[in-house]
Amino acid sequence: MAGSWTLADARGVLRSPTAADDKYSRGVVGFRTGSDAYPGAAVLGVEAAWRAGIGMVRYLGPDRAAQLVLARRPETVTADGRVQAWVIGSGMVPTAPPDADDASPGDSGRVGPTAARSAADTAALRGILSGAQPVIVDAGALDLAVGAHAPRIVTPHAREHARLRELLGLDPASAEDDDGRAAVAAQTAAALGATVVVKGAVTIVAQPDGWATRVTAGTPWLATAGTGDVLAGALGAVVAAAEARREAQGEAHGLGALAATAVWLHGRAATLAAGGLGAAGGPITALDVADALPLAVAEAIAAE
Ligand SMILES: NC(=O)C1=CN([C@@H]2O[C@H](COP(=O)(O)OP(=O)(O)OC[C@H]3O[C@@H](n4cnc5c(N)ncnc54)[C@H](O)[C@@H]3O)[C@@H](O)[C@H]2O)[C@@H](O)CC1
Ligand SMILES: Nc1ncnc2c1ncn2[C@@H]1O[C@H](COP(=O)(O)OP(=O)(O)O)[C@@H](O)[C@H]1O
Repeated sequence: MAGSWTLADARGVLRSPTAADDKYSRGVVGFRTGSDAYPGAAVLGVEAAWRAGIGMVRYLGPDRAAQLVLARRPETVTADGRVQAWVIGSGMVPTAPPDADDASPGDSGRVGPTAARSAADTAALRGILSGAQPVIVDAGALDLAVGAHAPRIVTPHAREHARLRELLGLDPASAEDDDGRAAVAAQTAAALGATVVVKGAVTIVAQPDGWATRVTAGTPWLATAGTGDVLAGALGAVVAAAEARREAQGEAHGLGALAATAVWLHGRAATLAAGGLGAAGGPITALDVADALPLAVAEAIAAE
């Protein structure tokens, strides 16, 4: 496996805006995330995309989530339109169990229908996954990545990775060391035909062609709710910006390099946020990670 993704690697992917840029040339990222049960995931992803340095964010989701997104970020556009990359699935759950009622998730470990994807949600997500734009597929949309055709980056944590492998007919192989995890992730990527980001203390990024890298820029302080939703937003921003540059200038990067760069920014942002609290770091929230993304981006592009 390639070594760890570094600041120099991230620098090779990120670009400063120029005098020739406008909001569209810097990229537009679209979100179909959040649910009535998890509206916060929508806010976190959108916040991260803005803070990672994108030209425009479109949010299309449930009314309550949209209101919360606008309350946090009135810059966000809630009308449909052209995008260069999508983020889907954060804050959604694939389906409700047959006995689901209106109970909130967590009452008994069950998932109520307000968290579960509706038939209309599923149709909209399938439409996005049959398009040409790259799609970041998170949490409650991971099952739909199987058999889809859009260029995809899927973002499972360990348990979601095992479930994805089950859907692909692969054994639930688990590995302790990073080389083993990378080999398993590469197998998943090949079977899925998509780039796989397996989240954890060390995050593995694997492409279908066998290329893989690890990202160690984070901190254990990242183990807190919602940081995965922030990562999905950062991924959307990095991929949409790169796709806009590819359309305008023909400059192309593989989805693995783009994904590893976003994971690096996310980990570095967390390390900066936690490190600002003292030598041993200190507690951070998901929004703190999003808030520190501009510092991580600035650090990466400083020596362009
Ligand atoms: N503020 C919000 O709206 C938040 C919404 N979230 C959303 O909540 C939904 C469910 O997320 P989860 O999968 O975390 O569901 P749960 O927290 O319900 O966890 C489901 C199962 O996955 C396991 N699991 C959770 N995280 C893991 C990890 N990092 N590694 C290994 N196993 C892990 C748990 O032990 C549990 O057995 C997703 O749609 C997610 O986007 C979460 O991101 C938390 C914050
Ligand atoms: N011990 C850890 N050390 C470093 N990073 C971690 C650790 N645990 C989790 N993370 C990171 O935190 C994020 C958690 O994402 P996820 O599991 O999707 O949580 P959530 O669903 O609450 O957003 C991922 O980016 C993961 O790599």
